[in-house]
Amino acid sequence: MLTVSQDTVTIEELHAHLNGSISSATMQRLIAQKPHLHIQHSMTAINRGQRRTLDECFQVFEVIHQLTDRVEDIFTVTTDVIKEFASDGVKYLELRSTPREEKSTGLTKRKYVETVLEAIKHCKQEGVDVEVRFLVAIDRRHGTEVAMETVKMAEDFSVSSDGVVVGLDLSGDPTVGHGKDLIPSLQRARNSGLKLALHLAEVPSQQEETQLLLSLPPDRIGHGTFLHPEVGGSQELVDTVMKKRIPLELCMTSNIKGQTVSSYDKHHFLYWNNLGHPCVLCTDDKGVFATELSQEYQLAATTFNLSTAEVWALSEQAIDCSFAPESVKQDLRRRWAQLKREIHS
Ligand SMILES: CC(C)=CCNc1ncnc2c1ncn2[C@@H]1O[C@H](COP(=O)(O)O)[C@@H](O)[C@H]1O
Ligand SMILES: [Zn+2]
Repeated sequence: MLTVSQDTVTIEELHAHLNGSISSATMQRLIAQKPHLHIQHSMTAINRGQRRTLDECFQVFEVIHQLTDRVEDIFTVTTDVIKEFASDGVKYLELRSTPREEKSTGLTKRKYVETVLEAIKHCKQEGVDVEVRFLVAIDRRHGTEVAMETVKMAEDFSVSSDGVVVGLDLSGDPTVGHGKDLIPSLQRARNSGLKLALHLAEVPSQQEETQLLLSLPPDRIGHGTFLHPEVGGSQELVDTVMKKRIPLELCMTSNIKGQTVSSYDKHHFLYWNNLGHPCVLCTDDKGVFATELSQEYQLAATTFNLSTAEVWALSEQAIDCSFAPESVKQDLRRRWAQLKREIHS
């Protein structure tokens, strides 16, 4: 079996929340800069063998947000996260983040996005070997008005960012709010050509909301843990996802540590991959869940006994699922083939 390590198959990361992806090295620096907050590193990450309830996981983000409340923090974490993914072998990264306003530091939502975009540009100018795109995130807890405001902002940036802003993410505590309130904003985003990556069926018993959001349809699904009948979803949901061939972004460590999946071997990767449905392995929050993309590929390979060819096929398929323009996809396919030749020669 293939040993997944640096510069191998981990060429595409499509599901990474900026503030959840901050490494422990960067986090230690942020903590040291703000001693008055009395934050310890154990409050911002869930380490090996530890598990938390979904609620506790979301509290972790609140702690992290206190550490990233200034323009310079957003710039630092964005550049660090990009460089870390690049050194794990990632050649194409779709980052997502929720624009935040911080009255105490003067940070505005627009400035937030501008800073992320500046950091992306800075990495490119420095020659960091990874193409980066950005999804503006809607936090479902913030309701209809904020969602619409976020879509309008994403529309503006998709025009002014030279193609870096490619779409929207819907995330936030899945137990709060209802997808139906967000349909008009998401519909508008679609009509203006923005791509949609939606967290869907991340927790049980959301069939009605899931069916509604699927009717948009989204361009990719985050998690989709409870879509299939065996876990309380339905065949109808599975059929819709398959018919529309909507790729799933799967984050194994995140689901185990957040306890929505009971053990690695029960992860829904198995169900969907057996159906031949496009599945993309992702990290979700590599900082919070103490993982890396290469580790996620290794986990899938060992848990499901995947052959080397199967692992390569997974990373090749991820290229098709990205929101990059065709020219970028072509380039990635060429690099994928080159890496494969180098590694197996
Ligand atoms: C709790 C848990 C198991 C997390 C993994 N699953 C997730 N589900 C929904 N939203 C998420 C998840 N992980 C991160 N986020 C979103 O991403 C935010 C952090 O990144 P950012 O501030 O948008 O840059 C969180 O506040 C939350 O809105
Ligand atoms: Zn996520």
